[in-house]
Amino acid sequence: MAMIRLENLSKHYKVLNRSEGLSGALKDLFSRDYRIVKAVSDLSLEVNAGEIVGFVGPNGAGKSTTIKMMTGVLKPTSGLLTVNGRIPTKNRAQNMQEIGVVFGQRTQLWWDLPVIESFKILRQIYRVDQSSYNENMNIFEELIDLKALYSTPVRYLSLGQRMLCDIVASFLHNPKVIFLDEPTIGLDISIKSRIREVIKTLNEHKQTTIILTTHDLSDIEALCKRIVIIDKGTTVYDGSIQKVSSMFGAHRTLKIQLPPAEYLALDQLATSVNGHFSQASAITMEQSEEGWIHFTINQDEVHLMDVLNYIGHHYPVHDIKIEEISIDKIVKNIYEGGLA
Ligand SMILES: Nc1ncnc2c1ncn2[C@@H]1O[C@H](COP(=O)(O)OP(=O)(O)OP(=O)(O)O)[C@@H](O)[C@H]1O
Repeated sequence: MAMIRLENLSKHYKVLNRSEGLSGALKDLFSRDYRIVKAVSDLSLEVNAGEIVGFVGPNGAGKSTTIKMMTGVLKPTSGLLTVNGRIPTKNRAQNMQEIGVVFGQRTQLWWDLPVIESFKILRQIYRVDQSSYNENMNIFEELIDLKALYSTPVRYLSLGQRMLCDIVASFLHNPKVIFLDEPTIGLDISIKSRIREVIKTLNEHKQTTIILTTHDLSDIEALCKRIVIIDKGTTVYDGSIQKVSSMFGAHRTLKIQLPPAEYLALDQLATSVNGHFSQASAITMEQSEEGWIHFTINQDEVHLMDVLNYIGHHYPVHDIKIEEISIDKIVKNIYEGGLA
């Protein structure tokens, strides 16, 4: 049985077209000038029990709206949605008992209380019986040495420690489904891998279905077999992460900042880079704000270091950053037939 089922699910927001100025604000009080924003359009998806699915898309793709519908916070405009066989908005109390939610940017723990007190409160809220509570606390203890953090108020935890506590806390009431939203955002690589390990172990141990939203593709590579990519409210890819990794795993984004005096030389830079490397199609260039230029480089064909050396040799580079390929770029490539 599918744990989560979406069939032609849509969510449209009605947004007032705002007028400018004070008179505009007054006019808006009586205005009926609305437009419809189709945040989610005819989205169909089935997730099986125990699966971890990476749910990604560019900004504004409709991820949060979909998650809000799955958690029962928002009512769909049309279509069918069930989580564990239930319509999330119909019985919200029961639904909340069966799901867990973790937001990388916020905590569900009590800021001023020692960690253990938050766990005790969650135990009361979700009415977890003493033996499951003890059993889970033992598992968590093994995974993250919780005892060392017991008496620390949440606000004194590092971001990584807090995230680990938030994640295990979301498993405390043995939910069937957990929604993880950017669980490794802002964390360094060593704590990221601990967090992934904890998620993986708990998923295997408890067979919890997990929907993972992240902008970090390596989170998905580490945790998911399946990735669902959405854009403009609908699915553009639903399949194996391996395929996505083999297509884009070698791509890197090289970001270069030139000093203001060089901003005008961008066209020249593009021509010069394309002219120098014979495999020019492996490099795409895009101008960003404040003199930053983004190169997406397929390292199977051109080494990033060669591009960097070449640019450094000819232009006064101010600053550089190297990142994985962005989800936006992957979506762009999909539209251009990249994953067909
Ligand atoms: N309450 C709202 N009222 C009107 N429009 C909304 C509302 N919430 C979201 N939208 C619009 O719906 C679309 C989808 O937004 P949503 O937040 O679901 O995307 P997202 O994929 O989660 O984006 P992000 O990664 O930036 O959080 C966007 O165009 C957004 O502006």
